[in-house]
Amino acid sequence: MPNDPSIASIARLRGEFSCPAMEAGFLQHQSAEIRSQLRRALLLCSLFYVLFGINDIALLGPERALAPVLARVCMPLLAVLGLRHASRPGASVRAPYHVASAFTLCWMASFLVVTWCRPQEVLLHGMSLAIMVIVFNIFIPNRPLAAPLLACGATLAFLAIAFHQHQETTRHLRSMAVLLVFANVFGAAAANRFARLWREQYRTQQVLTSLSMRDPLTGCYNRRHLNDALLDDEMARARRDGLDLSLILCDLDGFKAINDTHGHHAGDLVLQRFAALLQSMTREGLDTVVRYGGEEFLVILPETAPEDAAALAERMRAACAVERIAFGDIALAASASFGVAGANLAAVRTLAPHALIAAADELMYEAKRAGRNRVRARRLLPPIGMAA
Ligand SMILES: Nc1nc2c(ncn2[C@@H]2O[C@H](COP(=O)(O)OP(=O)(O)OP(=O)(O)O)[C@@H](O)[C@H]2O)c(=O)[nH]1
Repeated sequence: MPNDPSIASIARLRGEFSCPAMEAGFLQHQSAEIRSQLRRALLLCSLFYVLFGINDIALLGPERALAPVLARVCMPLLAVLGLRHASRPGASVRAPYHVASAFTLCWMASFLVVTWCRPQEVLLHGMSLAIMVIVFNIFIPNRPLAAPLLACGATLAFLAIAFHQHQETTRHLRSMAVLLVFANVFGAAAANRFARLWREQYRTQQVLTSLSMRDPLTGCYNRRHLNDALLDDEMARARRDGLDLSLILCDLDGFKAINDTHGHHAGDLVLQRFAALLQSMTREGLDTVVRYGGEEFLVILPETAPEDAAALAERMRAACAVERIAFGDIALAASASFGVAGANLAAVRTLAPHALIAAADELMYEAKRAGRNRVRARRLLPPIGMAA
């Protein structure tokens, strides 16, 4: 998913996010809702459709009604099988859409059998199809482009049968065709609008979530998000999988002097560049950079031994020390002090998140006291007598 959801565009014709990761995130987020919509739609449609079998028997008699009634009865069975397929464990997020398409196709095939067996009511069938086209487009959840295409295909097949059997005057058939074209166009436009509105609503929700989790100046995660879940989740994962986890706590040196000498804009720029440097030196999708305080940042490094984290902190320190930031016609320079603490969470099972941060904080102040622009690191070990 993109870091900034507000820039995720929705393809006008397709009615889906242009970015595949954003679309996958949307489907994942809505999967329970899509499955429940599908359940409601398939069961309701197939039950209504079976009820119309009474008409087949009344008009054709029990013997000749066998084919259409059988075609109708298949639909609830297919619905149940499809719903089981879409909700099996491990089913893909697109499974409900595949089921919706398969159901629509079978429904249409079954409807064409009924139409073929009762040619004298072609106008009534045309009206039914107009309603079905709207149902395909709006009521059965499907990919925004798949539903109109299926509806269109069904309409063409139906019109081919109607004109082939020619039980009505050409004028009536033409009017019916116009009605069906209208139903298709209206249904497709409504489906597209609904798909885009649904995605716009999701995008707004993602923007708000991102705003509540990130610091607006640097784009790093904020402390609220850290407290809410971030570190607890990572530590729980490391403990479960018996992995190392390390933290780097770093603080710009003499930052107050930059503000006092060059103003807050210069200070803000230094903060942004330092955050960008930390982010560029960490692994995307695995490590996390949090703005912990004013000019203090916390880097969470899952699956990383403290020794490796210390080496990374040293590279960060060196990169920061040589960087020059252009501010008007002056070049700003800054350095930072780093505290690194880490542990194997399987060995130090009782280690709490705040204790790991406190250890990194203590080491960072040790680096400050030792003269700044340096790294201090330590591996936390289990208390004596509790070693694994
Ligand atoms: N420009 C800017 N300054 C900030 C921001 N947040 C905090 N500060 C400033 O950061 C400064 C931190 O000062 P100190 O805590 O004395 O730290 P320092 O000057 O870096 O000193 P040492 O950490 O001991 O090296 C304060 O002047 C804050 O006003 C911010 O978002 N933008």
